[in-house]
Amino acid sequence: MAQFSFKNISKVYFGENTPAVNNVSLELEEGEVVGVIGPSGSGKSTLIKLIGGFIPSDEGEFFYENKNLPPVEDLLIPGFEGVKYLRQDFKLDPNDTVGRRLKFALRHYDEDFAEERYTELIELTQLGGFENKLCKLLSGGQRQRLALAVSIAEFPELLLMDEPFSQLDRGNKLRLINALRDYLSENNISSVIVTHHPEELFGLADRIIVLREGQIIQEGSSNEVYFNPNHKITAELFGPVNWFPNGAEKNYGWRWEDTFLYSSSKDGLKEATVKDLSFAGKTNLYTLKMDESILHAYSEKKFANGQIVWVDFDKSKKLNVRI
Ligand SMILES: Nc1ncnc2c1ncn2[C@@H]1O[C@H](COP(=O)(O)OP(=O)(O)OP(=O)(O)O)[C@@H](O)[C@H]1O
Repeated sequence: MAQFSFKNISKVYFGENTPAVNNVSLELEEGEVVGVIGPSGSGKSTLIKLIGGFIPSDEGEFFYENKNLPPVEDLLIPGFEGVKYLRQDFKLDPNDTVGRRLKFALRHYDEDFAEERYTELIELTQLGGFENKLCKLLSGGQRQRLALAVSIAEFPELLLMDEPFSQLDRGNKLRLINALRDYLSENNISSVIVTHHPEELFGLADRIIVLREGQIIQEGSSNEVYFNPNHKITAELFGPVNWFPNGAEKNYGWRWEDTFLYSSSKDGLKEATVKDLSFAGKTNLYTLKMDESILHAYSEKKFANGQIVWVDFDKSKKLNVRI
């Protein structure tokens, strides 16, 4: 039995003609983490607000363990009690300290348990050393980590996160994602996370749903949506692709990282000319002209501008999509 299920939800904002969310259904098993990704304006934030009961839907039904949840308008405080919503502009009292705010979130527990949780959460969100700092003096990333600690302090039944790591540097983000994944799974907390960054979903989500113009266009594991995107839009959400036409409504192609360059000719490979190169860390990013197409590829090899190279693609990673 699904823990939460949302059936045929739609939302048209006041004064708008097109729905921000259009007939979306979603089920969440207990402890499942679902990632929502999609182009800007595709309805991700609206969907998470509808799920959390923070805005009313025009249509749709909401179930918790098969029991119908009342419409948002009927609740004094919007939202279901066990739902925590972590959003980018999470409200923190500027004159509270980190420690006080977190202890306040733990006030319902007995002293020993609250202390244990406090230490655990400070460690998880790497806020040790900042406990006495005022919220107004925290950096964006520190605020975001405190907001996360507060959101999970009381073991929510459903944790909704909208771009929860947007202020964190990559190293901190990846460490936090790993720790959070273990935490959610150990405590069987269901979660929906909205983000523009696939690496955040790959690290956390059991299932990814792809939204476009308010509708789900694909749903699957990280592996499925990354390797078998059904639409050009889905493919490009996970990184750039070298595309080739395949009839009027289709493209085939390979991701930039599945495109390889050689300095000498090999059987069956096509020639291309290096048009530009830029530093990309471990590799260089090359821009190439092959026939009439412009391609891109990463390579650790050094090629010069104007040099002729030979291009190969990882055949097993070929993408076939609708456009
Ligand atoms: N309060 C509102 N009133 C009217 N239209 C809105 C409102 N909030 C969002 N929209 C519109 O609804 C659509 C979906 O917006 P939403 O914020 O859910 O998208 P998103 O996928 O989260 O976008 P982004 O990735 O840019 O944050 C957009 O066209 C947006 O302009």
